[in-house]
Amino acid sequence: VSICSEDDIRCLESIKDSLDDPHDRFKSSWTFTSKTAGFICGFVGVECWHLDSNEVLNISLTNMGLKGQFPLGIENCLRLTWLNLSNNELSGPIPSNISQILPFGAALDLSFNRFSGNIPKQISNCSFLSTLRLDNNQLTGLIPPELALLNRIKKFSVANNQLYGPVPNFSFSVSSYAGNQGLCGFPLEPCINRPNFRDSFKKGFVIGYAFSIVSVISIFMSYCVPWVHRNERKKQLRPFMLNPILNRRRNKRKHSHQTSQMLHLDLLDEASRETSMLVKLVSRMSYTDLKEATNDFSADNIIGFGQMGTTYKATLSNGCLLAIKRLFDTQKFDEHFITELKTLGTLRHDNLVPLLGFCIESREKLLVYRYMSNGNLYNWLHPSEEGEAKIIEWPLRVKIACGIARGLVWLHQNCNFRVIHLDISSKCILLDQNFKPKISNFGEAMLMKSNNTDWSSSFYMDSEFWEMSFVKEDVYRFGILLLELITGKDPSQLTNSSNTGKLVKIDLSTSSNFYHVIDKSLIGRGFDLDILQILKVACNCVHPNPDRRPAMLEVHKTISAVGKRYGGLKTGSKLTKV
Ligand SMILES: Nc1ncnc2c1ncn2[C@@H]1O[C@H](COP(=O)(O)OP(=O)(O)OP(=O)(O)O)[C@@H](O)[C@H]1O
Repeated sequence: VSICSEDDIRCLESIKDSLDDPHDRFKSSWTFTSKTAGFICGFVGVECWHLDSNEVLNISLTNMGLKGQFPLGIENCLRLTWLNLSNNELSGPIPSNISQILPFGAALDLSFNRFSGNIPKQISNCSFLSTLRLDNNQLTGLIPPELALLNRIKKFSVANNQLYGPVPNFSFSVSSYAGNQGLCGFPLEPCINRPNFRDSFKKGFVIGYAFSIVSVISIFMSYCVPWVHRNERKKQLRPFMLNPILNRRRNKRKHSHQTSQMLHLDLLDEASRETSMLVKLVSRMSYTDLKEATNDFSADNIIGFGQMGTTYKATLSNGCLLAIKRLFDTQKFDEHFITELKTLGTLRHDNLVPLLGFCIESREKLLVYRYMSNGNLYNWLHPSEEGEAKIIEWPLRVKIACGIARGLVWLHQNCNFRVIHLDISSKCILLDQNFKPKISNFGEAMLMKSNNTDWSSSFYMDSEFWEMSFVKEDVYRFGILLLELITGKDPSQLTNSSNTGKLVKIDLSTSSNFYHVIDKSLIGRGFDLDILQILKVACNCVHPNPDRRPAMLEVHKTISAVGKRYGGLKTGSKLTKV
């Protein structure tokens, strides 16, 4: 029995001593006579880190009719992460040194008891807390504003107590605070004019918001109202603009190949021929090596599925990590494969995902990229419910936007060639280990070389037509991405014409709906004016008239000026777990 587990045993002994268990729901199972390895792991309500060691992970003594005070001996359960004493008849105060008692606590549930007194502000030092439930007790006084420092908090409730004053500055719904007569502040009624609201900082905060709301409304009025009709206009404009070029690409293939099988073989031939020009930049890799690096394309190594194929994580024998996109064996995607090779294969920039190699063997077509350990931006902005959500704070969002804009400026304005991506979205922005954004998915891209005819998919065309038809399409898509970063809304909500209309109408109808426009996690963190400035840029980018959209150079200049205010960002320093 290690020193650590002796502490844990002492912890459980003292809990047993300090609680009254009138219905014998747990006490009879907690016998300390034989102190063998893991003997406490069979106790009712106790979960261990490992079944053969006496180290307590979780304690859940809920709905047992327990009486007594908060069991202070819990302090000796040194690695306890989850404490649930809900639905009992426990009373007395929540200990003020709660952060010493539960230093690694991820969840504390004391709901439905009779705890009284104030909520200790030291709870804010329990920095791992993601769940804090103190609802349905007899707690009184102010909610300590320091609770807003709990930056991993995901579930929070103090409902049905006797609390008053401003609620902490974090985003939970009204139900978290319901049943307390005197609480105020977003999302409840504003605190202005309430006797308990004496904090002048908070007054300033509210006034600042009022100012921001007015500004947001004027910006939406002046920049975004035409955006409501944008999609209808885009539908009319886009075929006219894109078709001549796209049809040229398609017709060229159609006329030269009679059957689809021939098309397939020809494209692969073409790829083989033309990619031989790329071998200096992009290595041709052997199928056997890639198969080995992915453990025979094992399901365990799948990173995700796209429309074109499945992407695998691969580890080379030297430890180097790769992402391998294995395209579905369909002719439809051959063109995507070749375009990706021709564009991304020739391009090297800090904000583009490096395409390291490719493989064409028999019917297998594989594209090999450097592995981006933080996945795609979309998944960070819209985490799945089950997964652990993390918020990207505003300064990091600006840095990401700035990096993408920088990459697009380079693509649009490079002197040797001009590239348009045509498919910019948060899903194609990959994030490396330092959250540096890398543009990926060049399968729709077009490359124009002004005086070069070597490339069958590069074009020479009137530069104004190129600019208005294609470059400004990238600017539009970047604008949607900026709106996604600001609002946290899914791009489908931003580009669907009916929803877009709804969004703008809601924003203009009542000022309090300001909070629905800006991503909740960004509100009240001191960046309101910067958010407004970037919002203005976003609205310019999605202007229905392509002429009125700015060039990416201008967009990048504004965003980088905002980004400079935040200085250098260290890895992960601007992430908040929730
Ligand atoms: N280099 C990479 N490093 C890490 N993850 C990657 C890399 N390339 C792609 N991924 C991830 O693999 C998954 C599949 O990517 P893929 O590009 O095939 O699909 P997608 O981004 O959903 O686009 P589409 O459906 O338009 O093909 C995505 O989650 C993507 O973020």
